[in-house]
Amino acid sequence: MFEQTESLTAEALMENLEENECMIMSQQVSSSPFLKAFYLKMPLSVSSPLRQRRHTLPASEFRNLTPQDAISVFEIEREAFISVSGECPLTLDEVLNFLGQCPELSMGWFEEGQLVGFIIGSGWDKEKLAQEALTRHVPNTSTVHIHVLSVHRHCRQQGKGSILLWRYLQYLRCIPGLRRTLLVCEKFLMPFYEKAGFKEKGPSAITVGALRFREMEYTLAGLAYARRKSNC
Ligand SMILES: CC(=O)SCCNC(=O)CCNC(=O)[C@H](O)C(C)(C)COP(=O)(O)OP(=O)(O)OC[C@H]1O[C@@H](n2cnc3c(N)ncnc32)[C@H](O)[C@@H]1OP(=O)(O)O
Repeated sequence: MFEQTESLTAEALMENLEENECMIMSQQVSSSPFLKAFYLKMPLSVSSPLRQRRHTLPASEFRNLTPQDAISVFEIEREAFISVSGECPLTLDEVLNFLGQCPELSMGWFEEGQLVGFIIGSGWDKEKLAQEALTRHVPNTSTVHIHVLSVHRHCRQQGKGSILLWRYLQYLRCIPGLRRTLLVCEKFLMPFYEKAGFKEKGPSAITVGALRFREMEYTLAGLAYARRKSNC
């Protein structure tokens, strides 16, 4: 899985990005060794040539991201954050880094092969998030730090962010040893995360430029009943 990763550099990816942004939205779907892809709805099974073509890509698929997805991820992230605040949670190098180190803590939502939303997480080992958590993956810990959740601008306010987050949390519950997830967000996004079951932990020590954040926590453990009821 990672053989190709070594040849990918942020510089090469940026060149591709600038040369042909359309490429971002036409990537192929591949399966991941970590998260078995699952589909919201089956492709149409009607026999017109146009419809037959649709069989080649799943209508809707959730899967772990790979370093090959980094450019699609970064394009969504760049639009979502840089244009708004001038700051991005993860640089392209950091996206590549986390998708190389802990792809099993990421999830992408693809519709007919196009990335419409994603979450990137990594491991963390302290009670609260600290500045170094922004760039560090601590393996084999019980806490997942959600670095970024973002939905393509054309797909926002349709419930996709909430669904993706819910799927991700369900998926994390099925990974043995994980107990909680932490994230930081600006105050105006707290209701979004509270609706998903996160609780506020107070102001975060993390700052990015002039931006200040609240820390939010979601407990994964202690849900044995839910786990028994699910397909974990
Ligand atoms: C850890 C982090 O990554 S924090 C940063 C989160 N990501 C971003 O800010 C990137 C840009 N924004 C996005 O990608 C999306 O708007 C997301 C991920 C925040 C939400 O995804 P969506 O698919 O738009 O959300 P969804 O349709 O499921 O839910 C909408 C709810 O989100 C909340 N919400 C979404 N964007 C905003 C916003 N800019 N300001 C305030 N509330 C917002 C509202 O509570 C809204 O609730 P409502 O329907 O009652 O109005």
